[in-house]
Amino acid sequence: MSYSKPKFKEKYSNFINGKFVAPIGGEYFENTSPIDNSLIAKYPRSQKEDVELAVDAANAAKEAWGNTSATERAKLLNKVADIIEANLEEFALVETCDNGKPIRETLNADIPLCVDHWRYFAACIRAEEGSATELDEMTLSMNIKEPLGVVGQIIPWNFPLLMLSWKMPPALATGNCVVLKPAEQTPSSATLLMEKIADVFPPGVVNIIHGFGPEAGKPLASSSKVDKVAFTGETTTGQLIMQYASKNLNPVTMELGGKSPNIFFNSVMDHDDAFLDKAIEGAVLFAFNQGEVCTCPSRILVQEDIYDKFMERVIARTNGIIQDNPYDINTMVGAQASNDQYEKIQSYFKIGKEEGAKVLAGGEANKLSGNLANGFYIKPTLLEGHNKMRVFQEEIFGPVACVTKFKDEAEALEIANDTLYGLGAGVWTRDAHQLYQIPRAIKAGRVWVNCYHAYPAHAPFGGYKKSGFGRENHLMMMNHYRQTKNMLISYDKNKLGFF
Ligand SMILES: NC(=O)c1ccc[n+]([C@@H]2O[C@H](COP(=O)([O-])OP(=O)(O)OC[C@H]3O[C@@H](n4cnc5c(N)ncnc54)[C@H](O)[C@@H]3O)[C@@H](O)[C@H]2O)c1
Ligand SMILES: CC1=C(/C=C/C(C)=C/C=C/C(C)=C\C=O)C(C)(C)CCC1
Repeated sequence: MSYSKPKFKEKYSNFINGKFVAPIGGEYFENTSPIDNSLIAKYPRSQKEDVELAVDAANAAKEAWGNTSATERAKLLNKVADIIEANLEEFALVETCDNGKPIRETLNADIPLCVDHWRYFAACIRAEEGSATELDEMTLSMNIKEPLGVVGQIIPWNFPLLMLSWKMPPALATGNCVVLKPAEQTPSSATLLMEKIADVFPPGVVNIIHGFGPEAGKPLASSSKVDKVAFTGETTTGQLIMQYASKNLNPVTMELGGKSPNIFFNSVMDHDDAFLDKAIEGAVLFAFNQGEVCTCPSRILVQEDIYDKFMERVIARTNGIIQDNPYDINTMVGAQASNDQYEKIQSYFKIGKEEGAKVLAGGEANKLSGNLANGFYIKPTLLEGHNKMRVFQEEIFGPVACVTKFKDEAEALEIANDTLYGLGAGVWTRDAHQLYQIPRAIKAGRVWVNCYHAYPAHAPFGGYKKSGFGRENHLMMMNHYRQTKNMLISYDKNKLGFF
């Protein structure tokens, strides 16, 4: 079964104060589909004054929204979930067109996960309880969680609607108003969502500003009328955003890059069974979503005594991955999100070869036929080498895994932790000791054990080291969007203090 490119209008607007608003300067940029490099539509090239309009609208709405009941907020979040679910195929097609990832993934992972995140935070906010302590028989200390006010959110292009759905629901559930800037490469699904939910929230509660990082993202992160900045993207951009936000002493959360190790101990090959098949699938997950995943298992570490046999199967499986038209339901790997990515990945092939890395699979662009010849396809690639090489250390953000051997647990850990990043990691073993001790010793915010690439809403996700700080998902992240008011109440008619 195959789908085709969805229909778009010629141009779109920002969403500010409950309305679609043209950019004040009247400038637009052209957004193209990486599947065939065809034009999708024009989107606002917003500037500081557009951002200010959105931030002012959010400020005007924050008092009333912050005072709505948890029940009311939950009802509206659930309504958004219902709307996305009812239009799942349309959202999936738009996401595939904009990002280049296969429809198989957007239909089965991206969009269903979005629905679940909106529902999860609708439920969390109703299940919330505060705390009160009797400090002595006449004094009560009461902790009340209050919203921060207006939150600026800046997201990347690799999971456009899912990143929005990771960020917006907890901010809204906790009573904040939001101004969100999608990535300029993938503005379409956020716009479609605003079209579908335009009347759901009171005006000003949800605002979307399109445009480029330095022109629209910087004024948002720098605004003195914003109370918090939440960012997902590259580590170097995160460093800039922190500088902007620090001028206002604004809190930030940072979800940044990664170079995640995926470690295979020799016991995975003890039996030729379903578990071994699962481990092989776990090793080739580097290729899916075109490797444009922050947690992409981009370093494969294999114990030396199983290396040859294990890699023989991994290479065969990698060469069997179907890369074709992303609108075709059988396609497993689609197009890279942009020409910039396409070129960056190929430059790393050159770097890897110069460093002496051996190409075990792929290692080049994939020239597809017809319209797809204009798109940005890279063959799933395995590079063999050692952990000091740049291809092992730098985030390539493509369907590329760098493979190396280790002798024992100590060496596996040394290689795994020899990275600036600490976002994700995978550990594959049948050994009961290793499956606890190794993940405990890995310096990363999420370690998958005998699985990979699972993102349940109720498990906290985030980075160690240069992969960022703060967490996404899980009810604990609601605290990133609120502050604690302590009320210290004396019931004593005579005494001034309680000490
Ligand atoms: N840790 C996570 O949860 C997570 C999730 C997804 C992606 N990522 C990371 O995101 C990166 C890929 O995304 P990307 O290329 O879109 O990242 P990016 O940093 O280039 O852009 C992300 C967003 O920041 C904006 N931006 C760029 N420069 C800016 C500036 N000076 N001021 C304000 N905003 C600015 C962009 O317009 C975009 O909206 C990878 O490094 C990946 O690992 C991390
Ligand atoms: C990449 C594969 C899948 C999906 C992975 C997902 C949904 C990753 C999400 C990552 C996020 C939100 C953050 C970092 O970028 C499956 C599970 C659909 C299939 C295998 C490959």
